[in-house]
Formats: sequence, structure tokens, C-alpha cells
Amino acid sequence: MTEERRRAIWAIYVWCRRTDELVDGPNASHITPQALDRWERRLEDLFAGRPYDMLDAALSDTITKFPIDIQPFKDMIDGMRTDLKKARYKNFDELYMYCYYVAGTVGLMSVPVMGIAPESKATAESVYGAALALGLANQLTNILRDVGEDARRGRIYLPQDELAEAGLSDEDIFKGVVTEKWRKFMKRQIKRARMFFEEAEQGVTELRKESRWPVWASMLLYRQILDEIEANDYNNFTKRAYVGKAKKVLALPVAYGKSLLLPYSLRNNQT
Ligand SMILES: CC(C)=CCC/C(C)=C/CC/C(C)=C/CC/C(C)=C/[C@@H]1[C@@H](COP(=O)(O)OP(=O)(O)O)[C@]1(C)CC/C=C(\C)CC/C=C(\C)CCC=C(C)C
Ligand SMILES: Nc1ncnc2c1ncn2[C@@H]1O[C@H](COP(=O)(O)OP(=O)(O)OP(=O)(O)O)[C@@H](O)[C@H]1O
Ligand SMILES: [Mn+2]
Repeated sequence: MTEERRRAIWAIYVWCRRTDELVDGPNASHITPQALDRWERRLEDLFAGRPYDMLDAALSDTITKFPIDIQPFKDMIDGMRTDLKKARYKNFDELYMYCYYVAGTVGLMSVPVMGIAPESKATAESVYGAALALGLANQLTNILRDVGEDARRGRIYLPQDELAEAGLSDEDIFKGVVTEKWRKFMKRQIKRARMFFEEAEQGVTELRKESRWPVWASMLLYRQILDEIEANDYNNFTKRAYVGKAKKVLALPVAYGKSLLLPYSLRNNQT
């Protein structure tokens, strides 16, 4: 990425990380909805050019350089409000909405900075749709990676109806034993997460050339967490699936190669 875009993504990342740490970090246990309301007012101030501290100021500077809307940031805070009070998800529709708020929003924040390639023939909404899909794919992967960790905090981010269909209950999750039922359930969840990664792929080719490599790299790295869960024989209760350094390094040239692909909308097999 260009220096200016890199700094912009860092500013967005820092704001997202601080937002996530509010409900996920060391002092998460005594975060109240009022604290999130205060955080939202700080967001409105920094968007109005009145940043609270240096890190907020970085985002204030970023929004003067790129056409970034405040809505995805407000939506992420809403996602954190949900996270404070909701510990079960009835079905995939409910889980989808949660993933939109905490992670799909990151995609929407990032596209104005990445920029859409001038030569792209894709519609803006199709590129934003792909960014949304990447955020969803990342969050679904994150959920599958952290089943044990989240259960120990009393949270289950898996669709209750699909667990019941697979003959599984919350108790099975708290017990944390890998059974055939669990493997079958996890295969279905991993398949769906991969579907969202595939949906995002076309959109990455429509971004500005200099923005594609980091997005491909990020996608390939995160997506490999799913392979690691399979390699761990679906034991995401006591083993944290992660991509080892060697595989991460190997993903970089592969991502670079993908960043040279012609934008999907310019391929002659397009109807
Ligand atoms: C190049 C690139 C990927 C730029 C985006 C970087 C960025 C702004 C990331 C912010 C991520 C973040 C901290 C979000 C806060 C909420 C949260 C924690 C989301 C979860 C991320 C991973 O967190 P972690 O693994 O640390 O989880 P724990 O806190 O440890 O539980 C998420 C899983 C989602 C992150 C979502 C993305 C990175 C989406 C990126 C999408 C794009 C850059 C869109 C690209 C455009 C197209 C057209 C595909
Ligand atoms: N491509 C990515 N996009 C967004 N977040 C990512 C990506 N890759 C890793 N992360 C997040 O960054 C954090 C560090 O990732 P990493 O895989 O290095 O963690 P780890 O489990 O400690 O593995 P390692 O031992 O390789 O450091 C994790 O919370 C992970 O979810
Ligand atoms: Mn987190």
C-alpha cells in the first residue's frame, strides 16, 4: 500500500482494536453500556475534528483524506453492545447480523482507503459486498477458532438450531469432547466460512493494484486457520488453531501472485 493508505489502515485498525478490547480485553468484565455510549460520543467528536487523544487524532486525520462514513464505526459499537448482553445465537440469521456488526463493518471501513481500481467495471456495491463477505468470513473463522475460549467465558457463537440438528447441546460444548457428531457439525461450519472467503475473492481483484497484496495476504493467512482446525481433528476446545510462521511467510508470495490477477470485471468471459 502507499504510505498514506498504510497509515490510514493503521488508524482504522487501532480504533477497531480499542473498540474490541472494550468488551474483549483485560477490563472487559466491568465494561457497561454507558462506557460504550461514551466511546460513541468520542467517535462523533473525532469525526467532527475534535479528537480526544493522539490515537483518535490519527483517525480524525484519516477521514479528512478518505471518504469514510461514520456509520460502520457506529455499527461496530452496536455489535459490541450486543456482545455485552447476548451469549447465545438462535440461528445463522442472528449470527450473520452479529458478524456484520463486528467484522463486516471492518470491510466497509477499509474499502474507501483501499480504493477501487479505476479500470474496474464492477459496481461499487459488488465490491462493498465482497468486503462485507471478507469480514464475515474472518469473524466466522474467529468464532470456530475460539469455541473453547469463548465457552469458558460463557459464550457460544454457534447457531443453536444447527447444534440441535446435529444432536449437540451447550453441555457438549462445555464438556469439550470431540465426537463424530462434533466433527460433522464443524465440517458444515467450516464449509460455510470458506464460502464467504470465496465470495470475497472476486472483490479483491477490483481494488486498486497497490492495495490488493495486503488484502490477499490477510485473507490467505486467516483462512488457513480453518485448515489448522481440521489438522487438529476439530479439537477447537483445548487447542488454539493458528497458522505457523513458515506457512505465513509462504502465503506472502502466493498473495503477491494473486494481486497481479486481472480485475474479475474485465475478464472476457464476463457476460
Ligand atoms: C489489509 C487489511 C485486512 C486491512 C484491514 C485491517 C483492519 C482495519 C482490521 C481490523 C480488525 C479488528 C481488530 C476489528 C475489531 C473487531 C474484531 C476483533 C474483529 C475480528 C478480527 C480478528 O480479530 P482477532 O483475530 O484478534 O480476534 P480476537 O480479538 O483475538 O478474538 C475479526 C475476525 C474480523 C476482522 C475483519 C477484517 C480484517 C476484514 C478486512 C476486510 C477488508 C480489508 C476488506 C477488503 C476489501 C475487499 C473488496 C475484499
Ligand atoms: N489475516 C488476518 N486478519 C485479521 N486478523 C488476523 C489475521 N491473521 C491473524 N490475525 C489476528 O492477529 C492475532 C495474532 O495472529 P497470530 O496468528 O499471529 O496469533 P497466534 O495464534 O499467536 O499465532 P503465532 O504463534 O503465529 O503468533 C490473532 O488474534 C489473529 O486472530
Ligand atoms: Mn477480540
